[in-house]
Amino acid sequence: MGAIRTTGLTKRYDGVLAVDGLDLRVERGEVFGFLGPNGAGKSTVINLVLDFVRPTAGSATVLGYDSRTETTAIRRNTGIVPEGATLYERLTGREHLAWIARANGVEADVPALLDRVGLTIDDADRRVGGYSKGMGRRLALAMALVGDPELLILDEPSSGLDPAGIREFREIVREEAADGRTVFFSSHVLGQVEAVADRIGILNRGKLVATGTPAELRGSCGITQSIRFEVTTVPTLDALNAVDGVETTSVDDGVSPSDGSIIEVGVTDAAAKIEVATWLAERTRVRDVVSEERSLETLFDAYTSTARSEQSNARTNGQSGKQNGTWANVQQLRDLEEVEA
Ligand SMILES: Nc1ncnc2c1ncn2[C@@H]1O[C@H](COP(=O)(O)OP(=O)(O)OP(=O)(O)O)[C@@H](O)[C@H]1O
Repeated sequence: MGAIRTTGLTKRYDGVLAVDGLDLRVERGEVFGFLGPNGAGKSTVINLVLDFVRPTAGSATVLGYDSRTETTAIRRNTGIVPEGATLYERLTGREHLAWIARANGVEADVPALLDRVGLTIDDADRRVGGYSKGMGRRLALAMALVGDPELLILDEPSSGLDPAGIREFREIVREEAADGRTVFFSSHVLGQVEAVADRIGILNRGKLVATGTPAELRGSCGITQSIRFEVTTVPTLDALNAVDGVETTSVDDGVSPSDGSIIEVGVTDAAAKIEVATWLAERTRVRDVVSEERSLETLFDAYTSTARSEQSNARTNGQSGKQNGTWANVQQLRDLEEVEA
């Protein structure tokens, strides 16, 4: 039984096919990065699996529970950080945690929760109106961790954070995953997903266009790595081209004989690296080796670039009726407003 399963999941908003027959499998214990450009349908998928919106077709399960009929069990075992989660300025961090604990009928070990997300007791007793963006994201995460959920679903968790904040958030995600939790998080920023995810799913126009580990996805780009050898003399490279996993070879001769030459070899298979290095070392003197990992950017662009401009046009043309901050979808919002009033 997986963490999240969707079968033919589809959502059509008048005129917009936000999610298109999605078959997604997220396994227990993994950090799954759900990547896609703005408007790809990531938030809609999250809203569908959590039953905040109803599908036009298809079905989903979370931790083996049916999204539509076993919502209570799902909410009990899932911590959620919605996109742009709204916090309540007049309440303290501690009051937010207490409210979530009460709503879920569980105890909240406030000091332990604060510790997990890097907030202090003093922070917890301040009103959230005085929090920085990063502190707000930490509190939202602490709220998601109340009740020790098995699964964390984070919608664009790093949005609005500076690079240090993004790094810290990533570490927190890693720690939670190391504790055995499944983490499913969406992002439109490749680097953030690649740095933390065990597996990545790329969503484009509501369809899953690629899934795999970062290494597998890089492999599907064609050339996975480019290795540059600085050599004194250049041997005939025909035999090197025949080595399994070698995709390209090229030579850049230095301006003078003392500069040596650069042989650049593109390999699709990591195992080929050693073979190439050994082959060259047997035939010439290798003075330096530089290996560059080809970024997943290439793959991401290939799958998503044509769609990006169309999607942003659709948005500026006012086709998006989307609400920001899906706390707005949660029944519990009403409870919180009552607390605030
Ligand atoms: N409530 C809604 N009513 C109408 N259209 C919607 C609604 N919610 C989403 N959409 C549309 O569905 C498509 C997918 O939107 P969604 O917010 O799921 O994408 P996303 O990948 O989460 O984007 P972002 O990264 O910008 O949050 C978009 O075209 C959006 O305009």
